[in-house]
Amino acid sequence: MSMLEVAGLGHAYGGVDAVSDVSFVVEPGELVCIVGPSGCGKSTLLRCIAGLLPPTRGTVSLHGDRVVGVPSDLAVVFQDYSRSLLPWRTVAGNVEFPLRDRGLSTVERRSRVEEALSWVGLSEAAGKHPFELSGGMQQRVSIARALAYRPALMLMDEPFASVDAQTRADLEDLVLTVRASAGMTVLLVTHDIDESVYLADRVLVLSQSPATVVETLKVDLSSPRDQITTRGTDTFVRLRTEIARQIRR
Ligand SMILES: Nc1ncnc2c1ncn2[C@@H]1O[C@H](COP(=O)(O)OP(=O)(O)OP(=O)(O)O)[C@@H](O)[C@H]1O
Repeated sequence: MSMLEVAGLGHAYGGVDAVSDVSFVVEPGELVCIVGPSGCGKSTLLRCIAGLLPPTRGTVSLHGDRVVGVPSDLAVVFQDYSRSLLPWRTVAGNVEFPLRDRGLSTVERRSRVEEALSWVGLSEAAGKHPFELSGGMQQRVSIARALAYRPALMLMDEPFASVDAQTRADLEDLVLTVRASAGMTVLLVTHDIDESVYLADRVLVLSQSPATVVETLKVDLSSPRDQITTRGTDTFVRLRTEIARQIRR
């Protein structure tokens, strides 16, 4: 059974279509990137998949169950980390917070927090508050929070758009590493073509608004990937050129 199935999904704001007719599946363990031009409806699509916005048409199913409202085994990492962390809680307190609804013992919660913070390299910052951290570190806390939750599916909406280029590269590699260790299924939305090719097993290319899927590309790059050598391969250049052509079409 597919992890995620989106079938004929559409969403309109006040009668104006933002997402037109989107269908695709994500298999367990896959990392799929959705890339599309600015304003094409990427965030709207992701919000519908997360159950935060009811679709106007079509359906979303998570491991076979129709999504109506936010599913309990789904985590979302947003672009705006500063608004998604609780400023009065410590780093460990932020990561632990959603686990309270998981029915876990205190010992299990603590062990998951420690493991997730070590995955993102923030064990030493467990007792600090978000305002004491850099932007990249705050986003790592958001990722750790999602990982500790161990969702069936992790949704990421432009997760690295608000950090500098070096931090962005580091966070991309972090997602690849923890995804491999945790065996997670990830659906990541980005407007950055290179980022989509670097991270994904498959890339879905969206049209201009209202969004439809115009192309699905399998990324046949070997793993582990490397910021310098992978981006210099013929396959990488061919895929990014193909996606750019589709987006400008
Ligand atoms: N709450 C809303 N009410 C009305 N229209 C909206 C709302 N949110 C988004 N839109 C419109 O829907 C369209 C798609 O917006 P959306 O934010 O989903 O696109 P996006 O691809 O994520 O954009 P960007 O790349 O700039 O982040 C845009 O025309 C936008 O103005």
